[in-house]
Amino acid sequence: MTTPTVSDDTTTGGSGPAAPVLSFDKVTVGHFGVPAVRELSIDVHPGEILALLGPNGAGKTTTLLSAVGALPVMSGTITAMGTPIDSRVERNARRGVTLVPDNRGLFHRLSVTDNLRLARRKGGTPIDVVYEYFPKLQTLRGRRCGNLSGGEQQMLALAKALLTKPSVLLIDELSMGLAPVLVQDLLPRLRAIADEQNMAVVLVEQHIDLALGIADSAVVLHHGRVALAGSARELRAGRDRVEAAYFGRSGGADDPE
Ligand SMILES: Nc1ncnc2c1ncn2[C@@H]1O[C@H](COP(=O)(O)OP(=O)(O)OP(=O)(O)O)[C@@H](O)[C@H]1O
Repeated sequence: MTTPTVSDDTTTGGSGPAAPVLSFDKVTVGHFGVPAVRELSIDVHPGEILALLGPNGAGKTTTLLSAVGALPVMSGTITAMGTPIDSRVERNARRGVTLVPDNRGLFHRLSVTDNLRLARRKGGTPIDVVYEYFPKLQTLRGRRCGNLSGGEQQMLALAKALLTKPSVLLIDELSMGLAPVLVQDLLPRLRAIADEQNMAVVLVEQHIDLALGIADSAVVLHHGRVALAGSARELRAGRDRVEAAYFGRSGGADDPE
């Protein structure tokens, strides 16, 4: 199979001519010696949001974990800002590759402010700026994180990640457990922040239409392989092909046509 190239969508932040901030070059990665993602090649540019889609078990989380160095690649190369990813997650985070995990990674006994204080980094984004992105969090700043709603916790997880001023933000299922109306509110904010900070985002998301609505580009994984890739605009226009790729039917990159 030839790995498809993700083309640019010039209607949004777009990738332009800038060098990619995150590159996967023929990456095979998995668990305990069993590949879960095979020969994956993707580039993500400053300010670009790439939606990483696919059914359960397709390899989306595995891809994100390898991008932060939490899972060693079996073959191929991952580079961030032109340098190979380190196997030390903390070091990659300092270089600007930050993961918002699907469990949100929050301290439930601590207040909103204390969660944010712990995530602060020298040279990072000030807490006040993050409060401007999410004013609701400021009103909740003294509240224990464990007493926040799911949507508020997700805002806090995003806010925490933004404090590190990431060049590449990897988000695993922002909408997990959230009402669609909350996702509809959060995703455009993410788009605005990516534009403002020229931050690249890899967004793993089950709400396909909402993700394609804010993304520049998209990749559909199926059984660890790229089944379809293209600009978000192309995929929005070819929604039937997205579904076919998602469910492993013909019409994706594996389709001889
Ligand atoms: N810790 C692990 N040990 C062994 N196999 C794993 C482990 N984590 C994931 N896998 C396997 O790797 C494959 C890809 O899993 P992954 O979690 O990356 O998929 P996903 O696309 O993120 O799925 P979901 O949408 O359900 O979160 C699956 O077959 C899964 O069973």
